Amino acid sequence: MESVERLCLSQKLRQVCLDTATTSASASASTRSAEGNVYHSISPADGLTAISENEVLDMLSSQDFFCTPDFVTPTEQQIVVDFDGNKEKGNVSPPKGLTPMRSKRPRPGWLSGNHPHSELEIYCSDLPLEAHFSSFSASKCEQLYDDTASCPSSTNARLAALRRRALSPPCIKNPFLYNDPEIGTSTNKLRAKFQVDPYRALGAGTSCLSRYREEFHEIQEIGLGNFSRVFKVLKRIDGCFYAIKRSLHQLRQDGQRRQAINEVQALAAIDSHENVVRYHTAWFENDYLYIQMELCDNSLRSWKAEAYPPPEKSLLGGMLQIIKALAHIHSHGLVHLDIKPDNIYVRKGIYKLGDFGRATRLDGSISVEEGDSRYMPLEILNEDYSQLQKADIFALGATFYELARGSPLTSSGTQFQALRQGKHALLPGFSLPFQNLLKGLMHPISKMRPTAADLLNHALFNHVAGF
Ligand SMILES: Nc1ncnc2c1ncn2[C@@H]1O[C@H](COP(=O)(O)OP(=O)(O)OP(=O)(O)O)[C@@H](O)[C@H]1O
Repeated sequence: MESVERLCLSQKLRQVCLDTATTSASASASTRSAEGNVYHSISPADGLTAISENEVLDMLSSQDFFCTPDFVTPTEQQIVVDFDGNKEKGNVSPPKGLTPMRSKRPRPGWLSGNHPHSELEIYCSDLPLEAHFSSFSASKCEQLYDDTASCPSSTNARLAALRRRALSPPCIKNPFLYNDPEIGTSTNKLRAKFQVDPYRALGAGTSCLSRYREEFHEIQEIGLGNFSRVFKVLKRIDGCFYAIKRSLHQLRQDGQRRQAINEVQALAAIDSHENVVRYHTAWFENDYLYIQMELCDNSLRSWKAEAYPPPEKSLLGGMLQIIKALAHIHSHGLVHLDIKPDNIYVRKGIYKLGDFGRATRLDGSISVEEGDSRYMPLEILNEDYSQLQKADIFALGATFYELARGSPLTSSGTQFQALRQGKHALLPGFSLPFQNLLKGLMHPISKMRPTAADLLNHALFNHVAGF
């Protein structure tokens, strides 16, 4: 009888994955015994009736269809087969001779093709469900579900991950977006893969345990920092691209989590601004922090490599936009403390300040974590935090000095010291007023540096586009 149940479950699975409405399987009812074990009753009398798509979705969402913790490794789990069609058999001892339900860990080599693996074991492998059917190759599955990094190691979590992989909803095309052919292509491709009405599937209530997988389709990794990976994703329900920043490591300790959500809290605290990367939402999942943000094209780090020397006017235009961002966040009583080319992004020609991981409050009520030392003024390195907003101004000057110079700043040595003593090498091809502006931004005495609000009225910016 065990093979009968295996066959039934297998058929249900085929129906979902391959969307074949004609094949069918008998429905199983499950009951829970006093000891907490789950028994499945199969009634041959149910016959091979077709299961509707909604039923299948419900079934896939239910604990009973997949391997639940108590279904996987029960101490004395038995299958109860009810030939009478009764569904209340939970307290009945299993008939003698029936094999206990096995733990559904895959055996070594079970997917080798030569191995006659059982259908039940299919559900509990580390691979997506589709991998087990001939119409889906392993590489196709990898394309669909390539987030193995977040796949947890414990059995229960692996099973949860398996369940969520089974029903990632499709992406809805946003009809309000007229001119982004890439979005159109992505949503159409996904729709073809799922072969179901995307609106219906979205509304099916999948109970997926991965919010990331349920709400987003991952396109590609677009950035790697010291603490995070950043992915370009397509949000399934609105059909728009976003950037999702995921912590590099699992954050299991309170302190780690507190530090990680610093960025989220800072971004959420400031009103949206054209020159600040827009924050949408954040959540923890499997101990990783996910932050959904506006997707930008690239950072100034890559821009610098592409075109040297940049025209002074472009640098001034970019600087002005970041000054506007700084004036905005400083007016909210926040400081960024990690301004550098890597953290200035460009989207459709608009410069945006991002990575608020080290943001803190101007009043010093939140502890200070210094940013990249190459862009930090001496007073911060000496732990004098009395003029934090001027640290941002120094970092702004150092960032644009580096961009104008075309070579990376160092974190020690004579050049590092000279810059903090106000001794700047000349920048060939750049006007004296521009070079003096940079010198003023990097003045060794913090009080002598202008504020962001002062800079907005600087004469050099009068002729910059967008001022
Ligand atoms: N919203 C975005 N749009 C496009 N690319 C982004 C976005 N956010 C981050 N990136 C890319 O991902 C990279 C890493 O992101 P980020 O600097 O925020 O990570 P981090 O781990 O906090 O970095 P750091 O090492 O500077 O602390 C960035 O340099 C940038 O190239």
